[in-house]
Amino acid sequence: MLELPAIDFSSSTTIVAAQIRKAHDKFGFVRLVNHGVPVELLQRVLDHQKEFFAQDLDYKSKFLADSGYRTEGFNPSPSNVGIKIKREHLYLFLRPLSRRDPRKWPDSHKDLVEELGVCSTKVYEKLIVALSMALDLDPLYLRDTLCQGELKQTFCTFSYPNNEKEEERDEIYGVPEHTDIGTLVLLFADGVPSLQVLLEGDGKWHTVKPLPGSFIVSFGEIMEVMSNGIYRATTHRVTLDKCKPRCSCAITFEPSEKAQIGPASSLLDKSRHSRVCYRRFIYGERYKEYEDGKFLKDFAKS
Ligand SMILES: O=C(O)CCC(=O)C(=O)O
Ligand SMILES: [Fe+2]
Repeated sequence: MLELPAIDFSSSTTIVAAQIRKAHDKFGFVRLVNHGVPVELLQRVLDHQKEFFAQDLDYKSKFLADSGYRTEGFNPSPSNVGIKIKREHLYLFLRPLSRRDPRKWPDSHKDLVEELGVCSTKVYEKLIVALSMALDLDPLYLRDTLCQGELKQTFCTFSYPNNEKEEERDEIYGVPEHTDIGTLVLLFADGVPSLQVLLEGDGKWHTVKPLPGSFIVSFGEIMEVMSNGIYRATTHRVTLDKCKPRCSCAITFEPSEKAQIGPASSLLDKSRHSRVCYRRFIYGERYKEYEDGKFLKDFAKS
């Protein structure tokens, strides 16, 4: 199993930046430990999700999401898609508050998810500065370019069943292969090993070793573009464990719809590719196309 490089997030931002510089290239994902969000809060959030998903479908359907892509609320296992997917998920908009539909929030989630939202924003704020510093950019460059005064944050929790059938292992997924779209995702989960990353080095899928209480950082496509390919949006998927169901939570941070996305000009001769890999675009344009399944390389490669 793949042991992700762990970043001690209690260190100063400069030291965190140095750790990121060393670690991000290895597997794409990095792990944050000592991140300042109480581990007991993460555990409470996971326990709440398990209780929510264990309720009957009638109850969960009170919070049913409207049809469409990434709509707020409860989503039963999707049907009518090419790849078979088995999971339920609950998707809640944290920021800006104006996006939130309180009718889609189970009562038990209101205070707890709000608390998680506030604590995880502190992690984001330190991380986005460290990520700029690790690229030798102005420490506020990524934060200010992406945010435009409007931080978008969501909470998404997944409940995956187990699947005993060996013959279905390559047919049914919890989440099929994808890269994340936004700026970054903080993931936390119980101890069931089902998250896999595709490594560029050997072209194979590797299961990430779980470490409950830590966050996995998945860089979204937007970080790949802003860094001109230095940070990678890692291809990943979730399989179904043979014996155990799994519960995970993803806190996503996205740029403003208006944000101008493009490689930072000072990186153009420092990056892995030493040339501009991506054209400039407005985030809102990309969002629409991601929804339709268009790959970043077809959308924005220059
Ligand atoms: O459940 C997980 O560990 C990952 C979920 C995921 O890939 C996502 O939310 O984009
Ligand atoms: Fe993902």
